Amino acid sequence: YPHSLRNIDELCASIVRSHRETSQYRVEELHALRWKLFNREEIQAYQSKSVDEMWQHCAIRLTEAVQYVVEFAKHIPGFRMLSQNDQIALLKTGSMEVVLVRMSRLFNTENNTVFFDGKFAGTEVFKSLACGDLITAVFDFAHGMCALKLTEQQIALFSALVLINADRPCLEDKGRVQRVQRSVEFGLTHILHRDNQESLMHKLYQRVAVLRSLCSLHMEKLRWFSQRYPLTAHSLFPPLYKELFA
Ligand SMILES: COc1ccc2c(n1)CCN(C(C)=O)[C@H]2C(=O)Nc1ccc(OCc2ccccc2OC)cc1
Repeated sequence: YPHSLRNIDELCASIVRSHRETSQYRVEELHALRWKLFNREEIQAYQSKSVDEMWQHCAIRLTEAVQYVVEFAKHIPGFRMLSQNDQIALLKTGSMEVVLVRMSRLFNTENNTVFFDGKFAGTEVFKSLACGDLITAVFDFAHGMCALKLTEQQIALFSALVLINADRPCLEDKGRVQRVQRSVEFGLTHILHRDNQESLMHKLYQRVAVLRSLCSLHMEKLRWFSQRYPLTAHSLFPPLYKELFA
């Protein structure tokens, strides 16, 4: 339990503040955009990209989202007390999971579209990725998250819990990560109790299981892509994307 925080309210407040300060887009901003869709020509342009062009295009955009998650992690009380290697290990496996949790805030369930390149895109926009099952899984997960109608505070604590996971592979000091994880779990339980929504806890843990399989699908597709297009994957992807996912 990080000694620097006097109580659980302070822990929650600092995680919520960090989430707010590292959310690239405010929910209100995107709400205004949620019916700004791509027209036929724009969709045609994405669909006529080659597989490697579209993968590179998406990797560059997703890396923007990942950078904000790295900033978020750094402000989670106790994260910076962990060793550099453990911080990297947690980000390596957790950052895409947090991006996907946050992506649900930029998802419009009424028209099944997600924020992409300044507008809201349906699954057909990503056709040239040749990863229909990954995209379907990403959209289904976003639907599932939206169905829980989480508040920004609940998303902040849930994101921190997804990231601070002592069961991640190759941690140097599992015990220390466990202590930070326990304080974040305590924080999430605390705000769910305060919001009178304890029933959400087991639903959130079910979402974590779906998130795990979705991220391993992403890694599987990325491995397939890297073998088929080694040049793009090794020299044209953003360094952070390669560092964390390849
Ligand atoms: C925090 O939440 C968000 C959500 C969305 C965005 C952002 N932040 C900021 C950056 N951003 C911009 C600039 O468009 C948005 C974005 O990247 N959108 C987007 C990118 C790729 C998509 O599917 C392809 C795909 C999905 C999963 C894994 C691999 C994939 O392809 C290889 C779908 C949507």
